[in-house]
Amino acid sequence: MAHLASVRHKLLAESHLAVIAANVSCGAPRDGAHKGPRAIIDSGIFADIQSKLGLRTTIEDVLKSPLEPVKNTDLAVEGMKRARDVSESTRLVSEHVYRHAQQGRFVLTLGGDHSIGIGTLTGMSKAIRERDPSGELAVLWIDAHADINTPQTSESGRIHGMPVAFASGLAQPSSEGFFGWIEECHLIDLRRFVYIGLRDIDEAEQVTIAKRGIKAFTMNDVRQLGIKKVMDLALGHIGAKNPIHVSFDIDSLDPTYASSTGFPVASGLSLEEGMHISERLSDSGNLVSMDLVEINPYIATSELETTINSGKMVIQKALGL
Ligand SMILES: NC(=[NH2+])NCCC[C@H](N)C(=O)O
Repeated sequence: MAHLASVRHKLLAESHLAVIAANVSCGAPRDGAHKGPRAIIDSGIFADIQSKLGLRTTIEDVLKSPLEPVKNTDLAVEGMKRARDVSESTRLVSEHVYRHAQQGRFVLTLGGDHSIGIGTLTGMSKAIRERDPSGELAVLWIDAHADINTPQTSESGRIHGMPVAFASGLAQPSSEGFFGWIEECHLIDLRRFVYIGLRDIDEAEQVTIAKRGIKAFTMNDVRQLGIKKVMDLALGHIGAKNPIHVSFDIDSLDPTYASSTGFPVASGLSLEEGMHISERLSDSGNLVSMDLVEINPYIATSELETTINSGKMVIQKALGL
C-alpha cells in the first residue's frame, strides 16, 4: 500500500482525509466555479485515493444550494462586489476547515473561486495555533495571479482577487461588518508565505509584494532557475518544521493543461512542474492541507476533462500517490 507521506506531520493525528466542497462562485465575475468541486469528485478520484492509501475519506458541501448571481447585490460595497455573499460563504468554509484541522485530519478544499482561500487560510491558521502554539502555519500560493488586492486597490472589485489580503490582515472588514468574523487568531503571517507561478500581477499588487518583502517566484524565475531549485528555495524559506498549507489555483498551470478556468494566462507551469511542486510538498512531510481552486466547468467545456485530469494529478501527488 502506498504511504500517505503527509500523515507524517505530527499534527496529523488521524488517517482521515476531509474533503470540503467549497461550491462558491460569488467571488468571481463569471458563474460556474461552484460546479468545480462536483466535477472533480465525480471523476472518481477519491475512490482511488481511499483504496490505494487506506484513508477514511469524507466529503462535505459548504453551501446547501449555491448562491445564484444576484444582480442587485452585484453592486460594490466599499470596493467589493457581492461582499455579503462572499463574507458569509468564506466564514462557512473557515468553520468547516477549522473543525477538521482541529481533529488532526488532512483537509482538502475544492473550489470554487479563489475567494474561498479566505476561509481555508483562516480556518487552518486558527487550528494550527491551537494545536501547537510553537508551530506557525506556512502557505504556498501557486497561482498566475497574486490575489493580494485590497478593496481599495482592486480594479475589478472581485473578491477572488483579494484572499491573501484578507487572510493576512492587509484588508480590513467593511464598515458594515463584512468579513468582521476574521479575528487575530485567524491571520496568516506573510513572512512564511511563498508565491510560485505568478505572471499576471496588478500594479498595486507589485507594490504590496515589494513593500512587504513577500517571497515570490514568478514564471520568469521558474524558467531561469528551474522548478526544482524554486522548490528548494521555497521550502528553505518556510523552514523545515512548520506545517504547510498549499493553495493551488488551476490557472497556475499553462492553459494547455487547464483551460476550463475563468482567468487563464499563457506561459504557465507545465503539468509536470505542477506535479513536482505537489510531490516535494508531500515528501517534506509537513503538508497538512490543500486547496484546488478555479476549475470552472462552464468554460472551455471541450477541455474540461483535461483540466480535471490536471487537477487530479496535482492532488494525488500531494497526497503521496
Ligand atoms: N483568483 C483569480 N483568478 N484571480 C484573478 C484576479 C484578477 C485581478 N488581479 C483582480 O484582482 O481582479
